[in-house]
Parts: sequence; structure tokens; C-alpha cells
Amino acid sequence: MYLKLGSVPTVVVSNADMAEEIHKSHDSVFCSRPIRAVTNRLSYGGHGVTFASYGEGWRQLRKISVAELYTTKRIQYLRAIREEEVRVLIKTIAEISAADQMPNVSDMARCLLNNIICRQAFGRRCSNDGECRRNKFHDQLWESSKLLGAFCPSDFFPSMGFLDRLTGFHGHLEKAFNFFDNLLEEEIEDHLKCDNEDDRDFMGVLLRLQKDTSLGFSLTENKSRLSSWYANTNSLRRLRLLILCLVLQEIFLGGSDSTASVIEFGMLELALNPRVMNKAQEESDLQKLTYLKLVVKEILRHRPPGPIPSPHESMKDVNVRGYDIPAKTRVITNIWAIMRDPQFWKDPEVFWPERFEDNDLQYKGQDFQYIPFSTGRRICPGMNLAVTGVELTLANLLHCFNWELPDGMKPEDVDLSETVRFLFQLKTPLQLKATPAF
Ligand code: HEM
Repeated sequence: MYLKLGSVPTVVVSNADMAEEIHKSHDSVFCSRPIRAVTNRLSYGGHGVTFASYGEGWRQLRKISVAELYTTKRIQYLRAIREEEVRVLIKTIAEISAADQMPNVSDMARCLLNNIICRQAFGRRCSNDGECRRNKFHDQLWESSKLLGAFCPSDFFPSMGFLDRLTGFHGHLEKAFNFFDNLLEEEIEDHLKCDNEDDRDFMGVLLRLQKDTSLGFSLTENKSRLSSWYANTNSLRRLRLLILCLVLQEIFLGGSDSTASVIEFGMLELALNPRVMNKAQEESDLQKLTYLKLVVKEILRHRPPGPIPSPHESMKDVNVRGYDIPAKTRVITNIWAIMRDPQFWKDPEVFWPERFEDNDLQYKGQDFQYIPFSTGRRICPGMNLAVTGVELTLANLLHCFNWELPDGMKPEDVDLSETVRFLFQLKTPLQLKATPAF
């Protein structure tokens, strides 16, 4: 579908055939990102991985982060952190249910992920010791996520940037992202003071890398733009640190709430489908978790946390199936519609993990009817980290507790409405009754 959103030409991709055409046959043309007010601020003028335009800087940084942060070896290495944090979550839920209260699954999933990501990134938790309850990151991440998905006038009328100031959008943006700037600066200072440049956490890896002059990526070209945000920043080393730490910021924004949403929606679907919950709880081979893996695949199909990922942009004029698409056309891929297309999916509205039993659909973006992590050069690099964390968490929640809707509540009474910001989240936080299983 071709649209003109404001003054911006836009193509919406909402079926698997077209996704293959755009993200496979013509991926080299469509793998860039448009410059938008919010992502420009977040990425200090188009740096980092997630919001950078396609080019040498993006290629290098993506290659480094995939090789250093998202490998199977590193996921294994971080396993102890995930397991410890899930234990804290289980202990907190046990305390809440012992006090005859109901855990707020939505808040707790976010808290769990904030702690896991914080420890993976900086080597420390963001909650009080020994508990998994709402913490200061919740509101900040929520605010940033809201801004990433919010209507911003200059995104549709790029020549009218002044509207962002008049509407107050610019001020909100500065306030929200100053939090991350300060957090990252503090963490860098702390790590440098401790001379913690080993590979225990992502920050340690990045500090090692930024010293490596053989990497050959130039982080200096946009120094003037960066300097306007960092008036005191004039040393090259510091600039390199800031850019590399953007990768950490992206891990927070990309990895925390998205993974937490899968847990939130997963528990919702299981509470609404006791047959599926019982079958997953009865699974005997806890090493393989064959059925739970199908459940996670179905959660990601039925309720993908990023239903409409950050847009791509074409880098030159191109002809796709007879249609001329000019350079700088924005491409929005509607993952949600693709994964509910009745042409590929039987009863797409029904939550039915068994649909994955007889096929070999994988997350890797090769099967264009199933792309919860997108596809092509921009495919989510954190998918294995995310899936491992979701499987571990759900397996423990189901193994340790029986879960039910609150007393007297029927499935049809549950508020299923979602807010779509940058990510899908439930409007009303999910509260469930948890009874210890032993
Ligand atoms: C279940 C959880 C997750 C889902 C469903 C998800 C999904 C996605 C999607 C749809 C994209 C957009 C790709 C595109 O533009 O075509 C993306 C990009 C990205 N994700 Fe994830 N993600 C998840 C977890 C994570 C985690 C845990 C991390 C890191 C720790 C992460 C890091 C990133 C990064 C850095 C990008 C930008 C890639 C680029 O532009 O080159 N994500 N993700």
C-alpha cells in the first residue's frame, strides 16, 4: 500500500510476499532508517545501531555488537544472571501470595527485565537487593517508549521542525533522554574509576573495544553535533565512549520492555487458556521444554511486542513489482498483520501453540509469514537473548505456581485492550492469582 503521510511518501508492507520482496530481494535498498526528531535525539544525530542510517558506521557497530554481545557464548556466560534474577522474582511472588495478595505480573516482568539488562549491561541491579518490584526505570522506560511511538509533527512535515518546540514535544524529548545520558555518563565514570575493563558486563566489553584502534571505525565525523549535547566533551576518547555506550542505551530500550511484554502477554494467554497452561505445566522434560517453546512461538505470533517496528527508508529509486518507489520513501512493515494473515494461518485469532508442531518455522526471518523479530539486514540481533530469557522465566513461573484469574473473574471480563506506543503493552496491568505448586 502506498500512502503520503504528511509530505512523506510511505509504503506499508502487510503480507509475506511483499515482505520478501522488500526485505530480501531489495533489502540493500530498503535497509536504511529515516531521520526522525525522536530517534535523532536518542541516537545523538544518527549514531548507534538501531536508528542509524545504513552506512559504514552502522555496519561496523552492528558487526561488533553481534560478535561481542549477542553470541551464543555470551548468552551462556550470562545465564547465571538470568537464573539468579528469576529466583528473586519467584521469591517475591511467593511473598506476595503468602500475604494473600495478587502479583502485578506486568510490573514484575518489567522489573525482572530491567534488572537482568542492568546487570548484563553495567554489572549491577536497579532494584533493592533481594526483591523484584517496581523501580525507577519503569517510568523512564515507559516515557521513552511513549515518545518513540508518539505523534511528532516534524516526522510528517520535515520542513516544519519548529512545530516540535511549539507543541512541547522537544521539551519532553530532552527531559526523557537526559535521564539516559546521565545514567550512561555515571556508569562510564564508575567503570573507569574501578578500571573494570574486563568482559564481565557489556560496559566492560565496550570499554575494551573503544581502546582498540585496529577496529578502524571513525566516530569523529559528527563531533560538532555531539558536542552541542555534550558541551564539555572534547576528548576523542570520551566521544568514542559515548557512541559505544549508545549501544547500551539501545539494549535497554530495545531489549527490556519488549521481552517483558512477551512475558506479560504470555501469562495473559495462559490464564485465558487453562488447557495450554496445564499442558505446559505437565511437560516432563525440563531440559527440552518442547511444548513451552511452541507456546513462546505462538505468543510472539499472536501478540508481537513490536507489531510495527521502527520504519526503514529506501536509499535510491527502485522498481518493485512494476511500481516505481522513489528514494527516501519510508517503509512500515506491519508484522502484526503478516502474522495474522488467514492466507497462511488457520484461525489466526485463536491462541493455539500446536500450530507450530508440524512445521519448522523459525525466528530467523527466513519464513516471511513469521517474522516477530523482523527480517533482512536489520533483523533484531537480540532475538536469542530474548527467547532464552522468556523461556526460562515462563518455565519457572509455571513450574512454581498455579495461575488463575482473580476470584470471580471470567475470561470475558479481562481487559484485553492494549496501548500501542513503540511497543504493545496491556492498558490495565495484569494481576493474577498465584498459588504455590508445592
Ligand atoms: C522478544 C523480544 C524482542 C522482540 C520481539 C524484538 C523485535 C525487534 C524488531 C521487530 C526489530 C526491528 C527490526 C527492523 O527494523 O527491521 C528489532 C530491532 C532491534 N532489536 Fe530487538 N526485539 C526483542 C528483544 C531485543 C533484545 C533483548 C535486544 C538486545 C539486548 C534487542 C536489540 C535490538 C536492536 C539493537 C535492534 C536494531 C537492529 C538494527 O537496526 O540494526 N532486541 N527488534
